[in-house]
Amino acid sequence: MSTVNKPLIIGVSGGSGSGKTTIAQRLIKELPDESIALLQMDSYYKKLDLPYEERKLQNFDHPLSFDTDLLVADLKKLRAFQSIEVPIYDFVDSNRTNKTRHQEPAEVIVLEGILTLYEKQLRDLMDIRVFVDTDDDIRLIRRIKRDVEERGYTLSKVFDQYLDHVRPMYQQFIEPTKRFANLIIPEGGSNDVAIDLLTSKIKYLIHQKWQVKQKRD
Ligand SMILES: Nc1ncnc2c1ncn2[C@@H]1O[C@H](COP(=O)(O)OP(=O)(O)O)[C@@H](O)[C@H]1O
Ligand SMILES: Nc1ccn([C@@H]2O[C@H](COP(=O)(O)O)[C@@H](O)[C@H]2O)c(=O)n1
Repeated sequence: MSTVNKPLIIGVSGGSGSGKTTIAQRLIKELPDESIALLQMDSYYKKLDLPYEERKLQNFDHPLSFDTDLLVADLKKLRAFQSIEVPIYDFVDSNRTNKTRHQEPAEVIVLEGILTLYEKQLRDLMDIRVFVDTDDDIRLIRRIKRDVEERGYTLSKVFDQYLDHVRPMYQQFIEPTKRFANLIIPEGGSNDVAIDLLTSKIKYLIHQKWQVKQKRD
C-alpha cells in the first residue's frame, strides 16, 4: 500500500508522568481540521487472571505486561482504514474490563504510551516517533499526585511501586528507546515550540499526501 493510501501514524513515548497524554491532546487541539484518532497503549494491558491483591503487585512497566500482538493488529487495521474495538482498562481494579470502545479510522493516528517505541513492529508502522523527556523528580511528583488523587493508591504503595518497578523499568526499557525518536521533547506539554514544530510537520505531511493524491487522481 502506498503512503498516500494510509494514515499518518505518530508514536509518542516517554516515562510515566512525562506529559505524553498532554502532548497528544494538544496535537488534537492544534489540528482541529484533521481527523485524528488517539490510541493509548495503556488500553492494551493484558487481562490478568489473578486475585486483586496479586494483580496490584504486578510489574506494569515491563514490556510483557502489554498485549503487543493485539496493539500491532489494531494499529495495522487503523492503517488500512478499518475500525477497531479498543479494550477499556480499569486502573483502580488493575485489570482489563470486558468492555471496549469503538474507534473509527482517521487520517492521523496518535499512539501514546510508555513503551510505544520499544517494539520494532510498532516503530515500523510510525511516520513520526516522539520521546517526551521530563526529569525524573518532576515525573515522580506528578505520579504521586495522580495515583493518590485519581487511583486511590496510598503514598507507601506509590513509593514501593516506583522503586520496585517504575524506576528500574524506565532505566532498562523506556529511556533506551529515546534513540529511536525523531524528536525529543524536553518538558512535555508546556514546550510550545516543540508542539508548533510537530503540528507544522504533520500539516506538511498531510498536504504532501493530498497533493500526490490530486496528481494521481
Ligand atoms: N508541562 C506541564 N506542567 C505542569 N503539569 C503538567 C505538564 N505536563 C503534564 N502535566 C500534568 O502532569 C500529569 C501527567 O501528565 P500526562 O500528560 O498525563 O503524562 P503521561 O501521559 O506521560 O503519564 C497530569 O496531571 C498533567 O496535567
Ligand atoms: N494497573 C496499573 C497499570 C499501570 N500502572 C502504571 O501506569 C503507568 C503508565 O501510564 P502513564 O499514563 O503514567 O504513562 C505505568 O508506569 C504503570 O506503572 C499502574 O500503576 N497500575
